[in-house]
Amino acid sequence: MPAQLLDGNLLSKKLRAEIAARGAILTAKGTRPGLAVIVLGDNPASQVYVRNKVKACEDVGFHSVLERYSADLDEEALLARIATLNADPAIHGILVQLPLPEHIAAERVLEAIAPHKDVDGFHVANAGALMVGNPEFKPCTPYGCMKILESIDYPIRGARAVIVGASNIVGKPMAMLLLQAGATVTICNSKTRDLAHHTKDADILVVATGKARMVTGDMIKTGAVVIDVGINRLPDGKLCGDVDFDTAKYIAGWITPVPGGVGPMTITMLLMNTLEAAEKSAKH
Ligand SMILES: Nc1nc(=O)c2c([nH]1)NC[C@@H]1CN(c3ccc(C(=O)N[C@@H](CCC(=O)O)C(=O)O)cc3)C=[N+]21
Repeated sequence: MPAQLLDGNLLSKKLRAEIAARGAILTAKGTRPGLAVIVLGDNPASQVYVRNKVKACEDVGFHSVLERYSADLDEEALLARIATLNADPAIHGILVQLPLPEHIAAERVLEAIAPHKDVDGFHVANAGALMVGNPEFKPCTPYGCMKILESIDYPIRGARAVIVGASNIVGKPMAMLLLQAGATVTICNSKTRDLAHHTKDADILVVATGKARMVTGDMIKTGAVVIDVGINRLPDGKLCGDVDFDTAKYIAGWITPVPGGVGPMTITMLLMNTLEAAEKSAKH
């Protein structure tokens, strides 16, 4: 396999050790970083993810609270919980697990989180600040992808970066971070004509479409860095990415696996954002 594997578990381990050390210093000074995670309903995937987030907090010594509510919790009750957490000095980060049930206006909920506790980086104030270049928090998945590129000292300045997927939580913020790092950025979406023409031009290819194995080896430039954000569950229960790893690995120069690539980095950057939120609060 010519491509070098970009191991998100290994990089997470290193970063989480640094996060734990910085967290311990802060805790000793009287501010233990704290994250609140809210989840509605009993979607099994959401339950697994939120438990992983809380477990990750425990592993680095952070305080965490997991609040689980029934899927029919009304929006006003959820907003009231967020208001309480906004005012809670033991909580530095608030995460409301997405997707939310249909009867709840997700954007209203995300806008209710105090921007200085918005460790997901989903609040419009943080999205706007990211575009201007100084967000309070970078969204965790794109931030993790940048850390992956940093881990191999990839020369982003002047590189051609192509992002497949234009979501508010991955594609768009990913484009902003790469642009700020000096890449020439193309964002493709589900209507893009001749997708392969774009992807084959990419030195850095980030795929976040939610379509299992849609980017195949023949769509990749030889030697490219391929970052696969997708997490799809196959009928046999196994996970796979949005990139067809088995054909891509012979063409790419570097590639992230699924699982064990971007997923753990997303959680690591959530811890980083929570740490930074706590560090900022301790300065006031
Ligand atoms: N407000 C909010 N913030 C989020 O950050 C958020 C969210 N809602 N809703 C759902 C998605 C999904 N997400 C994942 C994070 C880590 C893994 C992860 O660690 N994956 C492991 C595998 C886990 C498994 O085995 O299922 C891996 O890729 O190696 C997966 C998915 C965060 N999300």
